[in-house]
Amino acid sequence: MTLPNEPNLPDSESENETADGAPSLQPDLEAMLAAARPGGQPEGPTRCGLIAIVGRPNVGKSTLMNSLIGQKVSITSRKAQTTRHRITGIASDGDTQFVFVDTPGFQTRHTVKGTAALNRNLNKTVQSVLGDVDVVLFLVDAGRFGLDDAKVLSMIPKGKPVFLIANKLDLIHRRADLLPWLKQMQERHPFTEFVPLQATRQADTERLLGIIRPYLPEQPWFYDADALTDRSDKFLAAELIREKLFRLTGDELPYTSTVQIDKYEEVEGGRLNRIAATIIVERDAHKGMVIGESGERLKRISTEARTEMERLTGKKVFLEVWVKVRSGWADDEHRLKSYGYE
Ligand SMILES: Nc1nc2c(ncn2[C@@H]2O[C@H](COP(=O)(O)OP(=O)(O)OP(=O)(O)O)[C@@H](O)[C@H]2O)c(=O)[nH]1
Repeated sequence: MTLPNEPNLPDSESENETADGAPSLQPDLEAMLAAARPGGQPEGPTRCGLIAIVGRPNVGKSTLMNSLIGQKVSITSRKAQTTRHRITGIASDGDTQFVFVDTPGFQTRHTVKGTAALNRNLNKTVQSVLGDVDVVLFLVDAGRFGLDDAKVLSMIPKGKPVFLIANKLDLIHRRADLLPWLKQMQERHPFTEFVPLQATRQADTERLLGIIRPYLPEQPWFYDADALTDRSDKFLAAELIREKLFRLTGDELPYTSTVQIDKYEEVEGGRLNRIAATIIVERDAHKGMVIGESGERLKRISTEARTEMERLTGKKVFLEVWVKVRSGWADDEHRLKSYGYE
């Protein structure tokens, strides 16, 4: 294994920091004005996706989350909830909406001690939540990797983009000291990106959002930039399809399968929603599983999802659902690049 060409090290200048060295979370005016516009969705193509922050207690998850969303105004929708996920924060920046979801078992200050917290049920919940997200941020203290970190890492489903976030970089005196550790970490897990940072430093979290951005799918935003805590109909549509998908395929389908909304249009004066969605699976065999014999299963997934959408929104829904196989690791140019195989 080789180290990535450029482990995403932060710049050393300290703009965005206040005189006492604390980060300035002063939101920039433009983002504030954009968020204040009705609807607030940008023109043109947009990206939107789910991100989970995981790590052992006290590693800085809440600090990072607050820093990621605090600077962006938008929504800190602590109350927002979807059928499956609790949204802990949303950052809308430029064309991209970053939706952070809670991962039970990781976000609480008081995790149950001992093995109970790591029992099979919890593992399953964690796997299911993490299976739906587009990016997992795995937080550790820079230069450290203990048994507690290893336990968390082992719960992350395979095949997800996992970023290694080496936090508390300010406590490391010489950055060069981190290189042997980074190398060991890469041998432990095929991390997609390495991001050493200081969670309290705004320049670092800005940079992190920029690194996450290309991993989020091109699709409409789930939430309007000015919405506060509402569930979004688009997100709900994706969740409903996902729910039917997993219910009707049983345990056969891996949690890495996801649903993406390609189009969500209100037509006929708002009486009809025209929705196009893609179920993304890892392998051809999974595609067959979702489609079923002569397309019966896919038909059922989409009919049941459509009926429920109509019931929930009180509108007629025209729903098209496609199934696509995600290109494998070897085809993924960006990933190969990040491993230094250019
Ligand atoms: N020096 C330094 N301290 C940090 C940094 N990020 C977080 N901390 C501190 O680490 C401690 C734990 O941070 P939290 O954000 O509460 O950690 P957590 O992972 O959410 O903790 P749990 O809720 O217990 O899971 C706090 O005292 C933070 O101030 C950092 O970049 N540098």
